[in-house]
Amino acid sequence: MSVIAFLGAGNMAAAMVGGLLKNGHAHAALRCYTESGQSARALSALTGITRAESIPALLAGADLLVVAFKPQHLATRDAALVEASSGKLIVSVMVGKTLAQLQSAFPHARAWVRAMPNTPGKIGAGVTGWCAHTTLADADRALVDSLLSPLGLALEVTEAQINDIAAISGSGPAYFFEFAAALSAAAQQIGFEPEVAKRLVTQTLLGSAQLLAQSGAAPETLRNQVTSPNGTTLAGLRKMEEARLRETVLATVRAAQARGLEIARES
Ligand SMILES: NC(=O)C1=CN([C@@H]2O[C@H](COP(=O)(O)OP(=O)(O)OC[C@H]3O[C@@H](n4cnc5c(N)ncnc54)[C@H](O)[C@@H]3O)[C@@H](O)[C@H]2O)C=CC1
Ligand SMILES: O=C(O)[C@@H]1CCC=N1
Repeated sequence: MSVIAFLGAGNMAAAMVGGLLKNGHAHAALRCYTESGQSARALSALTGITRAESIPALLAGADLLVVAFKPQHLATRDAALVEASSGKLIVSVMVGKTLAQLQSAFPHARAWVRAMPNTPGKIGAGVTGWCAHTTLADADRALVDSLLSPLGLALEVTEAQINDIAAISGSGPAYFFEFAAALSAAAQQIGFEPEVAKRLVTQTLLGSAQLLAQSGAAPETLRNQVTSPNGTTLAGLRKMEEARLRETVLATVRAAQARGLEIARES
């Protein structure tokens, strides 16, 4: 069984470790490392995987290195990574950082992959876009698949699309959670207890997502099925139109896209 090493032990590393374990990957074949050791200790305690005490210990005998720290950490990475990652497959989930930047940071690796998952991957309901610097060997493709498919849908895309995927589905859960928080706050404003507001909003979001996925209908069609002529929904939707919701959403995506490109330029 391939030994998989995680550099970083936060949200995304925990999601991938959880998925691998659920799919039968052995605890002993998974390791994590962080600089301070704090979150690696917590992930190790939670999942039973090994916490490595150093970069060489993390990578000795490992086949795959998952780079799951923040893009800003790439500039201050441990110099030991150059030698320790020699011959390994690299999969980075860092937003913004390009395949060329990965090749320069891990110059002796055998292959480089850039992936963009999202947090619903924690429950196997995510979507991940990924690309490699070149066509992967079959064994490496299988290894990438074993890492990403437990998170949900995995799509191979071009590198040019990765930053756009980050702006849509990478950041997307935060957009929907912000909307859920706003609807929940409004429910409380009109008199619901917080717990009731949360249940109303959560079930509405879940049901709407399931209906969208299962019906195959366009969101506008499903919206229209809710919207009676001169009814309550129309009155509400008019406020969204007045507030230019669609322009705000487009500006949101463009800002995320631009920030991804900016991160690529930051050292
Ligand atoms: N959270 C999200 O929704 C998504 C995050 N990503 C990417 O995943 C990466 C990780 O994000 P999260 O897991 O959310 O962050 P996080 O803050 O939860 O975890 C970051 C981890 O990196 C560790 N770390 C910090 N400095 C380090 C160093 N020098 N060496 C080793 N480890 C170090 C921290 O201790 C922590 O365990 C980021 O690059 C982000 O762009 C990608 C898609 C979605
Ligand atoms: O906000 C971020 O930078 C990361 C990338 C996509 C989702 N979270």
